[in-house]
Amino acid sequence: MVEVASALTIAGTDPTGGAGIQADLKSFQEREVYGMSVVTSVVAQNTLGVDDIYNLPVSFIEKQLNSVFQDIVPNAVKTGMIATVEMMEMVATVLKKQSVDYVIDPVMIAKSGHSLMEEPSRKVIREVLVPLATVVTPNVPEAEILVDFKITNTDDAKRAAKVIVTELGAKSAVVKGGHLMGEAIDVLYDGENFHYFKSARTDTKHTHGTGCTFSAVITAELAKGKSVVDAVATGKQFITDAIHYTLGVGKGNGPTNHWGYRLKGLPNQIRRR
Ligand SMILES: Nc1ncnc2c1ncn2[C@@H]1O[C@H](COP(=O)(O)OP(=O)(O)O)[C@@H](O)[C@H]1O
Ligand SMILES: Cc1ncc(COP(=O)(O)OP(=O)(O)O)c(N)n1
Repeated sequence: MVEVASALTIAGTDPTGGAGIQADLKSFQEREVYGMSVVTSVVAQNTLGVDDIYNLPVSFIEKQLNSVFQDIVPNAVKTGMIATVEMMEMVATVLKKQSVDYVIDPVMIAKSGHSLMEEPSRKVIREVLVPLATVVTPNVPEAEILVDFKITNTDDAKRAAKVIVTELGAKSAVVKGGHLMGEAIDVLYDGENFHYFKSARTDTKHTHGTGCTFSAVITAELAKGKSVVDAVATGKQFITDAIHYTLGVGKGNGPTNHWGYRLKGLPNQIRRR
């Protein structure tokens, strides 16, 4: 017998497929989890940057959520781009009625520098969504906004992960090290212990959507019933291979390769057709 787990992403779009909902669904599929999606914002973006953002009316996002929860209740949920305070409050109200694992990727600013979350929402997410989370997965700039101090090394990241749990109320937090120097070290605090997930840093500009993919894999693994530590370990391995076996598509900062893990051990000889 084959068991099927399902996961839902509540996030914005990337028509070029590297980040947002598109990256999440590719990740769910690769981890053999049935993927579902609720769109919050339609984003005109590509590997060169963000051109424009259209926020869907909150009432319509709510309708999409109702469509999902009335039919297929997911085993785990992730949120990515939730641009406004009103969206956050509605999502919190819906999720409070469910008992599912919940991963927050607190997407604030794209690597291209464009804002994906309105300014007031950056503080509000701490009170409204973070306390509901099984895992929060901020990058360094996002963690700095959540905890209100600078993060320049792994010790600071450790302190931030602990504050997100002990002061902001998440069950666990992993502060990603993609924006620091040296090895790419992600620090997880699970409420009791710290765990470190390390990889060599790949010298590449093609890291568009790394955070989306990493958090989507964690969501998929939680949906299958894995522990937070195992889910983060799988997320880290998956994103390391996805970055290493880069596809090199796009004129700017390209996406990662969601089937990179299948090439493990092979020489990196991908050439675009
Ligand atoms: N150049 C790199 N080489 C290897 N791993 C990386 C690199 N850049 C990011 N990562 C990893 O990718 C994941 C996403 O990290 P990060 O880039 O910090 O997030 P975001 O995409 O949200 O800004 C983390 O697991 C991080 O360690
Ligand atoms: C719709 C949407 N959501 C999230 C992001 C940010 O993705 P991230 O994984 O943080 O990587 P970058 O795109 O910032 O490189 C996004 N761009 N779009």
